Amino acid sequence: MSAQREMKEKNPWPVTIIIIVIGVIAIVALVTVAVLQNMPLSQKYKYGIVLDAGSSHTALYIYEWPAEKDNNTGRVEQTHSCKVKGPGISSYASDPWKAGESLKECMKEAEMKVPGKRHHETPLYLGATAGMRLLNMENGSASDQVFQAVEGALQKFPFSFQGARILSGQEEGAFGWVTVNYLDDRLKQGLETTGALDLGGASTQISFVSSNYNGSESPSNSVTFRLYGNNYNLYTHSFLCYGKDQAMKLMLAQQTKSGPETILDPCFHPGYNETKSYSDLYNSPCVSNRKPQGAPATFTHMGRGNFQQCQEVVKKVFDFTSCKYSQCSFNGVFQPLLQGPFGAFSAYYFVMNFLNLTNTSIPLDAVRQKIKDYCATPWKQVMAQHPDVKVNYLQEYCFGATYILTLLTEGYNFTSESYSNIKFIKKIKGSDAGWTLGYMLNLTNMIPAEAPDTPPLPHAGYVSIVTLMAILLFILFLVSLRPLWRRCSKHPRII
Ligand SMILES: Nc1nc2c(ncn2[C@@H]2O[C@H](COP(=O)(O)OP(=O)(O)OP(=O)(O)O)[C@@H](O)[C@H]2O)c(=O)[nH]1
Repeated sequence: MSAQREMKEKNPWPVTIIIIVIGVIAIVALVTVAVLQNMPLSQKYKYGIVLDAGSSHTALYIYEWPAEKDNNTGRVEQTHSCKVKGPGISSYASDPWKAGESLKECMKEAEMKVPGKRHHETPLYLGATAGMRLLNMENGSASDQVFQAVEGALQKFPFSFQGARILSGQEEGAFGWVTVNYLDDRLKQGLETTGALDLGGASTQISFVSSNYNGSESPSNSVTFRLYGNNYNLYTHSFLCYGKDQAMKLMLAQQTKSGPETILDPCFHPGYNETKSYSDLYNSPCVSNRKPQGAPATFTHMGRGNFQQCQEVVKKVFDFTSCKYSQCSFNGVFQPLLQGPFGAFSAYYFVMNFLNLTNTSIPLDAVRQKIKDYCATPWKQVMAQHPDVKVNYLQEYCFGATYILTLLTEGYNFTSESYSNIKFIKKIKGSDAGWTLGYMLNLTNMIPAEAPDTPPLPHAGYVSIVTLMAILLFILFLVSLRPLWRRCSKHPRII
């Protein structure tokens, strides 16, 4: 037999198929790694709780932010709020344990709202404002006892309690400003900032950045910050006793100087008639030294409903006579030129919202006319028109609106033009305007001094590039196998 020719079919297809399969697996593996390695971690949240122990009431706020973004910005959101029943903690001076008790209901709500496994790491803060400032001035040991009771109650909850303290007026003003500008994303983006106007029950704050204020004139009004790589020189002032409730005491003290049995008050509606006690009126350090000698136990508080006359009485609670600086607001307090937009919250909002006056494009004269008409409305009619509004709030809107207008125009020097720069606000993007968020951001170091580094590419961009590169490499690899293709396209070789 002729030399047996060994027929061996050398078919290259299996090799090619193996190479393609390995290539595809490699690409899939590469892309999978790119996706998994750079995928944002599954969204875990962190929480923080702040109790705002104000003069008129206490409110609890829960904030939430993605766990891996502690150091980033614009991501902290208010997820829950709870209004504590009853008055502010400073009202429990004679029964301090009740101050602690009063917080329990809202704290239990917080226990339900914050996931159990996060309780222990959730910081809990209590900040007290003007009510406790006044109590502390008046009776330091009573104030200490209220804090002891409150701390005792808060420590019983599973959160990480970080203490209870009185905020200074300057802190209250500055943190309110931080909250407003943080929520508006103005800090991170280095935009022109918004001033903050806060009208509480016992104090009121004004805070804004003015280009003609560098802190050298009246340094006690200056707070400096470096946030996201920008320096801010903030002007802030807190007027103790000029919150809405204490200002009303000042206004009533004006009208009861001589200790009368009856007053006909222009800031209350015609037909309003209540018997009030002198000791209740003069029970705060804002007015206690003005109590008329030999006054009766009570006086009859009657309403007259006259806006102009009310404005005259209200003006008397401000002192415009002395100013040792280049310019002042009132009571000899320095204030630089007003600048930029302003957000006005707390009682500014409650009062102006009730009167449908939150739209500041309404000319000031029209605003005055509306308040004038409202004040002149008989008390019976007001009550009949608003059966659902708490009488305690309802009776004070005439005074409240007159006070707000006088404070803004005569006190802070807003004009008919600059009035329209004010926005009356309650919430910004779902979070309440107020000092609490700014306070927590500061204590948890959540606003960096320098702008945070941003990754050069977003996650999707990174994955797309890796996928594209892998596919290109694979095509290159296939092209380099061209000699093999040629052989594949010929007939099988017989060796
Ligand atoms: N109309 C109305 N008034 C309110 C409401 N809540 C609070 N107020 C009043 O608005 C004023 C300011 O309230 P807050 O902003 O809570 O002030 P606060 O924190 O108690 O007071 P400070 O300690 O001075 O900051 C007080 O006179 C309150 O009685 C509300 O829902 N409606």
